[in-house]
Order: sequence, then C-alpha cells, then structure tokens
Amino acid sequence: MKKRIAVLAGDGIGPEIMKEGLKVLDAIAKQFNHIFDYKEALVGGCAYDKYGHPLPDETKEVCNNSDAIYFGAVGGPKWENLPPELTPERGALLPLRGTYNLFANLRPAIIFGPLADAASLKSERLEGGLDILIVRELTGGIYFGRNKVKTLTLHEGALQGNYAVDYMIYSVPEIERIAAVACDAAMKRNKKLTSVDKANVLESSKLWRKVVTDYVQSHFPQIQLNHMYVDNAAMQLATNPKQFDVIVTENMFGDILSDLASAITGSIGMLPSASLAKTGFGLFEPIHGSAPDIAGLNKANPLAQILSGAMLLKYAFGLNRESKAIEEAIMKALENGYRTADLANKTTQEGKILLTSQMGDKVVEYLMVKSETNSNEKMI
Ligand SMILES: NC(=O)c1ccc[n+]([C@@H]2O[C@H](COP(=O)([O-])OP(=O)(O)OC[C@H]3O[C@@H](n4cnc5c(N)ncnc54)[C@H](O)[C@@H]3O)[C@@H](O)[C@H]2O)c1
Ligand SMILES: CC(C)[C@H](C(=O)O)[C@@H](O)C(=O)O
Ligand SMILES: [Mg+2]
Repeated sequence: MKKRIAVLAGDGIGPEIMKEGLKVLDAIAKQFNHIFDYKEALVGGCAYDKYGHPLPDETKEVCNNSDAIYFGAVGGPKWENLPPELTPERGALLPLRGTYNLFANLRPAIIFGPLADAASLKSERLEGGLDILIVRELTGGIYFGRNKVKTLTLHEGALQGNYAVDYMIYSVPEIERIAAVACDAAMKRNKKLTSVDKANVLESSKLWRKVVTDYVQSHFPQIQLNHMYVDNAAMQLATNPKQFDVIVTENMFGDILSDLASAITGSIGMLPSASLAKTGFGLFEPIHGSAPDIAGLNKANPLAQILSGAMLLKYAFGLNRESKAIEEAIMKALENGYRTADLANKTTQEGKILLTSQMGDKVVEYLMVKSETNSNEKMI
C-alpha cells in the first residue's frame, strides 16, 4: 500500500540532511518493496519568504493529506525578529505540534558503541553503553500557556513593553496521558521511570509529581518510579547517565535535557525524535535545529535525520524490520570508522571524515550489503 509522507525540510541544514533521509528511505522502499509517496512543502523561514507565512495553507494541506510528517529543522537569524506568530518556531513548528495533538515526544539517547570515544564523558562512566528514552510532554506547559490564559491586564502591561509573561500550565489529563506513554515505554524496557520536575518551586510541578505518582501506583505498581528535580537531573545526566532508563518530563525541561543527553551520545546530530498523537499520527524530526553556522557547507551530520526516518517507519507504519535495517546500516558505517566532522577526533582515520552527502551514501551502501547478504541467505 502507498504510504503518504509529507516532507518538510525547512531551513538551514534542513534541506541538506533531508536529502540524505530520503535517500535512505528510497533505498528501503526499493529493497523491501514499499511505495513511499512523498509530497514536499515549504515550512519555516523559507515558507515565510515565499508566502508571507511560515506555515502556509499549501503546507497544511499537504500535512492533512499525509500518513506521517517527515520534518527537517526550521529557523535562523534572518527570521528571529519577525512578529512572534510569524517566526518559524512559533508560527510553524509549535502550531504543527498543537494542531495534530502531538503530545508525546520520544527522544531516544543511545550511544552507538563505536562512538564511545566521541561522547562527552569518560568511557568508564558509559561502560556497557547508554540507552535512555526521554519522554517529553510536547503540547502543554510554558510553550502553550498563552493559548490558554487571556488575562487582559497582564497582556496590556506586556504589550507596552514593561514586562513579559509566560504561563506554565498543566492539567491532570495532560499529565496522565504522558505518564501513560512513559509507563508503556518503561514496561517494554527495564520497568524503571524517572519523573523530572521542579516541585520544590512550581505549582505545575507539584501537580505533575502527584499525578505521575498516582498514575504509576494505580496502573503500573511494578514500575520502579523515582522523582528528581530538573537541576539535579541535569547534573546527574552529565555525571552518571547510566542510572536512567525512561525519563518523563514536561515540555521545556525535556527540551533542555534532551540537548544535554545528545552531547553524551557524541553529538546533537545523533538524536532523532518522534512526536506522536493518540491516533498514531506523527511528526518525525531530529532534535537539533537548523544549525545556521554550518548551513550550506555539506558538513552537517545527517544521522539524526536518517534515524528520525527509521522512527517514522516504526511508529507511523509499523515497519520494524525496515527501521532496524537502517539502525544496523548506521552501526556498520560507524563501526567501519566513518564519521561526519562533529563526531571526528584525532583517532579518526584520514579519508574517513565524511560530508553530509557522503554519510548518506555510506548508510545506503551498508543497507545494500545487508540486503544482498539476506537475499543470499534466503536463496540458500
Ligand atoms: N525542530 C526544529 O526545527 C528546531 C530545533 C532546535 C532549534 N531550532 C532553531 O534552529 C535555529 C538554530 O538554533 P541553535 O543554534 O540554538 O541550535 P542548533 O541545534 O541548530 O545548533 C546548535 C549547535 O549544534 C550544531 N549542530 C546542530 N545540528 C547539527 C548536525 N546535524 N550536525 C552537526 N552539527 C550540528 C550547530 O552547528 C550548532 O553549533 C534557531 O532558529 C532555533 O530556533 C529549530
Ligand atoms: C525550535 C524549538 C521551538 C524546539 C523546542 O523548543 O521544542 C526545539 O528546540 C526542539 O527541541 O524541538
Ligand atoms: Mg530543543
């Protein structure tokens, strides 16, 4: 069956890494006999430049008629001083997350074995690898508070430029539904869940802690739950990340902690994500941004984008074998010493530091080798 994928490459390095993501999906389609029907559309600053809006109707239409959204990255200095509702972040990315109710953001932070030497921590702190899943609430909290509260006097004061205000709001059902996703994930893994909040200061965090505790106690008493303040969680991640298995946290804390977790895995260019609705519809994107400092240089790491494609296959279409094949091909490329500039260090062999497009080619090459082996095995 044809699978319709909305392809929104976005700004900066977005188009460069998306090209590699599609290259790999094309290879999968060929080998496993699928038809991926891509519809490309502009989003972010490039859409603003052409249509005067970062999320134009044409793009919404493409998303509405798709089975999944494959997203690159948006934003950049050129657009950061636009009115907030026209910036790529607040005018396109957040509305996409909100419109499709993509409340569950899965951000796996995994160290691929061969990258232990690129990680930010001493190898003894990472012995035996690292496999953390950050479950970030994505459509509530301080990012979406202003849509919920209209306190006229506050807004008037802010409009005059005297002060600025954001609202951190969480409701019980919002916390329960993300707790449910985190518990499901924990049950499939090591039944260990850390809930991160700031309950010593914030009311929304006090509610968060109570609701998560009640939810786990009444639905999954077999899960070992602990709570941690976000400042401590940042320190613990940076010093002893192996204590974590599944982390569940609110929107902004999850944003910050996932960038930190990415550094532990070697580079922010390694972390993919899936943003999912209850219906199963999802948007799949790397956790990093448009990297304006390296845009156009063909040196960005495309692996987070390619891994986001693997998550798309798994979560949107249930294609687990295909998703695994991508992960294995990436592992092979890394095992054989290939690195993009962000992952390279003095032990990287000459000739093995690859450009964005070369890394995409390498992953495809190892996918092919794998499939040839498979088909030989079948023939025997
Ligand atoms: N989902 C998204 O679209 C998204 C996510 C984060 C930031 N942004 C936007 O991106 C713009 C730039 O933000 P920023 O600089 O804070 O964060 P960033 O993630 O774009 O870049 C941070 C640093 O990481 C490096 N980096 C990022 N991705 C990389 C990759 N694949 N390979 C190698 N190096 C990589 C960059 O070169 C930069 O030095 C801003 O407009 C921001 O709002 C968008
Ligand atoms: C660009 C920005 C709105 C976004 C966020 O804060 O959620 C990004 O940092 C991310 O991690 O996806
Ligand atoms: Mg972020």
